[in-house]
Amino acid sequence: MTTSTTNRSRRWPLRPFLGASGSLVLRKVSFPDFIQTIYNKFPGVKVFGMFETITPFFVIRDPELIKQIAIKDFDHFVDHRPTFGLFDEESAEHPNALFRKTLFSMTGQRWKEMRATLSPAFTGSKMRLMFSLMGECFDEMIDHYVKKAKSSGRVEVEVKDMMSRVSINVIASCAFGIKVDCFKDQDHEFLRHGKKMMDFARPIVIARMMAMRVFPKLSSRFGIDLLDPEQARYFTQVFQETIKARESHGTVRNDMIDLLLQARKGTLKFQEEKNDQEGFATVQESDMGKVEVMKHITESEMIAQCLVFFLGGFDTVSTCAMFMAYELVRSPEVQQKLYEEVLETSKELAGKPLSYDALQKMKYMDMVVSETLRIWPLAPATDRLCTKDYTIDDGQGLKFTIDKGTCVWFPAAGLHHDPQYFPNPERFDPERFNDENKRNINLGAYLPFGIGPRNCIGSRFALMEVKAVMYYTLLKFTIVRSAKTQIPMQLRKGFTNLGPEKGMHVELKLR
Ligand code: HEM
Repeated sequence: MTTSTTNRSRRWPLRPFLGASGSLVLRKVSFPDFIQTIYNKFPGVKVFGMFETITPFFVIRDPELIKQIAIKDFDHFVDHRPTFGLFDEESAEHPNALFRKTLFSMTGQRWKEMRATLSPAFTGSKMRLMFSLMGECFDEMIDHYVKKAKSSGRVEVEVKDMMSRVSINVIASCAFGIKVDCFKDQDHEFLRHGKKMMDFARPIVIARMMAMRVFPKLSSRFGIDLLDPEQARYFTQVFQETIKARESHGTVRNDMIDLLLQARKGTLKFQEEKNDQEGFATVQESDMGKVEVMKHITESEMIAQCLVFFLGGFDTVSTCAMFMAYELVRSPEVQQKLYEEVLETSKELAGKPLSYDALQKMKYMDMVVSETLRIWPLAPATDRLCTKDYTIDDGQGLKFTIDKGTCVWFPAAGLHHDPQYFPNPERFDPERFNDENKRNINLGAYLPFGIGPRNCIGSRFALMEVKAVMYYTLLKFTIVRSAKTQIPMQLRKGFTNLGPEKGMHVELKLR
């Protein structure tokens, strides 16, 4: 095995607490650039080791080894590392420790049961029901911008803001059955709290993440969490009121709250579904997520799951749609081809609203979204914590033990830009995902939604929303470069969620 030990020992005395990730912690580089840089430092190597702050970890560069660790030998790598806080007995009862109770932060058996409890809520048939709740939100968005563009035929927008607003409206409706209109109410409290929660670059959040990583036990005893206590209180109150109202009125809306309430009663069952038209990037539920469980979900656990759907449905989806808009501005020929598909679909619908099935049939849309997620993986690296000593063995002479407690990284941003797996990787080329080419993609090297039993539970929801928002936008507008569009886009630096430093400004031109 080759490791970066030499580099590490040279740097170690200079940055005793930062390790190899110093440039990231000091906000000199963006997270994807950092991952690509370390990945490219060791070409031809399958695994290398580094220090991130004071934590040693291994970066797995080889797609086959990634599959081995994340799928076949998952039992040794069930958990995430404690950066965002982990659920444990100490924090279980702490009212502020809300993020720690989300599926993302759960560990071991508790995670397995919660995953199996929740996964039936994310199948294609549940998405189809939920899709009907989204349409109104997209209509409102389009009306808003059509009005603004009326006088000059165009309107300048900051795409992340536009997509965040519609995503909040969608998630409020699909998840909680709450009517929110962030276009009318520009400073809606959902949006305000959501933006604050996702601002990981705030010094207080960085300090909390450091504390959770370096002093995991102590920080859980004090209920230190990714979220501010104020936000934990706000969302707890909103969700408690929604759940109570739903239970007392007995209304059924087929939204996420309904599904969670069914999961709590044990009446939600996983349904095996065969769908050949699912988006290429969709990740499948492993057998672990399909077992029937009768897990008791406490109220605070349920509120925490609502929260993770809120964050997943709001920030990731809007960021993905923003990157897609950016690529469409840079490649007008791709935008034109996609518009033709949108128009054709709209004609076939003959005045009926867009349906889940019509969306699934849009092949070119799927190719463009898949390529956007390749160029811009929203999680530039995903991690796993080794929970039982593990001997890594590639059968070709690479053999060593990863000790319990050590972390591994799957460097999606490095793999997605490696010419070995994606020739001419900086080129935005949706044809990589056409019927003929997509068969050749190594699934261990394409990780937009992660891999294995711990993959993203919301991939169907995310793809459905990104595609739908693009459908509605392109039907009415051409997305064009404005004087304020920054090309190439400069990403925010540091260990923060992905996004442009100065926003993504474009013009929407009425068709
Ligand atoms: C484009 C949008 C999205 C992207 C790119 C994305 C990506 C990811 C990735 C990379 C992971 C980690 C997977 C791993 O470690 O192997 C993850 C986990 C997760 N995502 Fe997403 N996600 C998106 C949208 C969503 C949405 C809409 C939801 C919920 C409605 C969601 C809920 C979750 C949850 C709960 C987990 C933790 C799963 C577990 O630990 O079992 N995500 N996501």
